[in-house]
Amino acid sequence: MPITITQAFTFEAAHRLPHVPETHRCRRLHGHSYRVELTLGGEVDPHTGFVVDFFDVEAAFAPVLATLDHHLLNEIEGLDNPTAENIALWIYRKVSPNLPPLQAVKVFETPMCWAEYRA
Ligand SMILES: Nc1nc2c(c(=O)[nH]1)N=C([C@H](O)[C@H](O)COP(=O)(O)OP(=O)(O)OP(=O)(O)O)CN2
Ligand SMILES: [Zn+2]
Repeated sequence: MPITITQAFTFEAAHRLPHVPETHRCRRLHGHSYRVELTLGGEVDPHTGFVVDFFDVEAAFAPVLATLDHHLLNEIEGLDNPTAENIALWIYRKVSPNLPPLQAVKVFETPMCWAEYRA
């Protein structure tokens, strides 16, 4: 029976949104405490009881997290317009080759606002 697992991570970063109107406050440089949720799906291994070991998810995401944490997101290749939507898609593209059961990436800018990319 297929089941999903989700692991959450946080990072701090600055950004500005270059394509919003000049009067929009998010055009100015500001920061967020981002939360990322990675959801993976698959069959439960009958021996381990895991879909994927959370430690393996952590290891696969670590280099991507290091690229984001305490950086200006606009300076990262592919993130010149770092909306929550674009960050979610960017993370999926970076992580999924090393973590094929990845099904969805959620990026929270605040506890109340997030974007989700589902493969
Ligand atoms: N669809 C999207 N809309 C907006 C995005 C986005 O990524 N996708 N991003 C922003 C800005 O990044 C903005 O900084 C949002 O954060 P913030 O102003 O901090 O959020 P709140 O308005 O909820 O915070 P309060 O200060 O508590 O009101 C805007 N839109
Ligand atoms: Zn913002």
